Amino acid sequence: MEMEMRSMEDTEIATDMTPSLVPLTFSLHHSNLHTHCSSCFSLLPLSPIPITPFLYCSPPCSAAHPFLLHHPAVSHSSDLRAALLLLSHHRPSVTSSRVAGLLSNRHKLTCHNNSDEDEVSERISSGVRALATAITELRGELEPDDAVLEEAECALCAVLTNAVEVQDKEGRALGIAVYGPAFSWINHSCSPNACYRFILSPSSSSSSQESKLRIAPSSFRGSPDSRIDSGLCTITNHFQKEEEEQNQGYGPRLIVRSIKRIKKGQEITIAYTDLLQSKAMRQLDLWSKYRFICCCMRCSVVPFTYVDHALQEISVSGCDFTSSSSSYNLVRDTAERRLNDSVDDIISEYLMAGDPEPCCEKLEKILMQGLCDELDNVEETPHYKFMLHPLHYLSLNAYTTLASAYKVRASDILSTTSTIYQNQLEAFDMSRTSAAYSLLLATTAHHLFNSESSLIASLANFWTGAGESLLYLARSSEWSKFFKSSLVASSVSKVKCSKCSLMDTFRAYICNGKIRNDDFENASNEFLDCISHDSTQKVWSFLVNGCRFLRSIKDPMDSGWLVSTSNSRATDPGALAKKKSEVCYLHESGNSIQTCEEQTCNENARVHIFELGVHCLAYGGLLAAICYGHHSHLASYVEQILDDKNNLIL
Ligand SMILES: C[S@@+](CC[C@H](N)C(=O)[O-])C[C@H]1O[C@@H](n2cnc3c(N)ncnc32)[C@H](O)[C@@H]1O
Repeated sequence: MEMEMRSMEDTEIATDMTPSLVPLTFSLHHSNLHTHCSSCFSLLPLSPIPITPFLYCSPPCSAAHPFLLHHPAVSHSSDLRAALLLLSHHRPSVTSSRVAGLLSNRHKLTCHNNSDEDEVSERISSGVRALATAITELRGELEPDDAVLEEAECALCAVLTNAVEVQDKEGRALGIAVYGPAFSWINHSCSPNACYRFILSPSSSSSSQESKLRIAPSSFRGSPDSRIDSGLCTITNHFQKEEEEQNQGYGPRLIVRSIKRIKKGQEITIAYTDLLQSKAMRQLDLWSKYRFICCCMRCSVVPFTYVDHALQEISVSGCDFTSSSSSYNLVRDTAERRLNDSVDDIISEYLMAGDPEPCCEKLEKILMQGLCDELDNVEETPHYKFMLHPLHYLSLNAYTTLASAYKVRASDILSTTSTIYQNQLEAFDMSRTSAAYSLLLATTAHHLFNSESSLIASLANFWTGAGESLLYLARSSEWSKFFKSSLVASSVSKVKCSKCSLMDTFRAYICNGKIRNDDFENASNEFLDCISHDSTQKVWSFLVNGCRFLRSIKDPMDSGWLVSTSNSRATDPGALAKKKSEVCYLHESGNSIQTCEEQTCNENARVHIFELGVHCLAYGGLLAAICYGHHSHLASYVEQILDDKNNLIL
């Protein structure tokens, strides 16, 4: 029997669907054991409480956490430590497919048909052996017998199937946690209607403002298509009572929240994978971790949704394919693989070696020129050229990496030779290129969000990031040196816009915690209108001045350059191939915009960058409050920046 969760009532967007839930088991990643509390995952105070080998932030946390169960055989892995802790409360029945109500999925996870699956199942068997050794020794027995091995396998597979990665406020992975059925019975969708957030603090008491449980289980047999129960389970009351009792413990807590309007009885779904990947990548990820093929609406629709088409669109030029050409799919698949490997290699090399300059050069080269003549394993290959669409998921990854790499380059230059004029100028250029990439990421992702609203959580981060980079740039002390800026604080310290009510909507929401779908839509439309027709055009040519790739984009808010070649549902590969052979996306020389004379882009550019930054930040904050709550870290962080006059004085 498969379980799923449904809404018990009609629910608006941005509603907490559960109170804060306490995990059944959890464990920090090894690298965080010395910096974070092993019980609640909060950052450790200066004098933590040590109970070898773990550290705790407070006496209640050290008392609550039964980590006396530790064993060296499981010390290297958070999954194994979490499985050991799970076993201390719940002895699985080897005849059941569930542990503490949670699906173990062990038959699927340990079955293997190819080398990738071999690798997963080999990792599980070596984990099971280590876990069984720990269990046996902790119980004072000599050798793990078959029953212990089975117990270990059930527990480890239940952890792998149900664990979520716990992240801190900045999105860094801290460890893993497994929650009870109220969360773990929620299935995946690539167009989910809910998301979740964590609360990391030592307190175990729930606040009086917490939501009630608005979701209840429902069951079906076999595939989701063969539902036997269209209503909510009769076990609802019992389930609610059990959940309430269970939520008295410790550990990083979690709250589920709606990101769409949800009707009573509708299934609640969350994302188990990154929604900004192509369908093939999502399917691969879900299969390798959970062994299921996603059949959600977004994955099932034929032809692909606009978003899925755009996320994987590449152009193949220099050849004359016809719709019946069998070579087309082969060339396209190979090109996709090559582009994927190239971008992955460049980003991995940057992350390992930490040198941002070659990373910027190589990524921009791929974005501008694509890959040429690299299909050496395809026979009769003339001069092919493969270009990523600007909405391709690899392009989005490249913008993210480039925004960060240019920022690092700016701070590297300033940290070594900050007094030399030429270097200051160079650092300033890097900061504006970084801001331009952040803005590009937000506008391109927004284009996709218009067709797929579940991308809202990514969008919250992208707009906030763009706002931060633009404000950082506007506040840079280099302006006065290079552009003889004489701005006074009063000219820019007003964050309120006379043309849109975004700021009012954001502040009202932060204050009373209530927003209706219509208010959100109005705020979005006004924000886009305001920045499309005004700020972005005024600053873009200035921001992109130092970067050849960015200069080829006329206006990042103009969806004309973004629209995927499959504007409609006409995705016949042959027709598309023909069309594609003529498409070179945006990087034609005729597309280049007039570059901006730096001397003329002085004070006005600075004010416009400031105003655009404030808009992006407020919009990112609004989206964050919708996804994570009006008191969430990201929403409060944005509020703090907008409230702090010091941040707003240039
Ligand atoms: C965390 S559990 C979700 C609850 C689960 N349905 C149950 O019965 O307990 C994760 C497992 O649910 C199943 N699952 C989740 N989302 C699914 C989906 N969209 N399609 C098919 N199976 C899914 C997979 O077996 C996956 O390993």
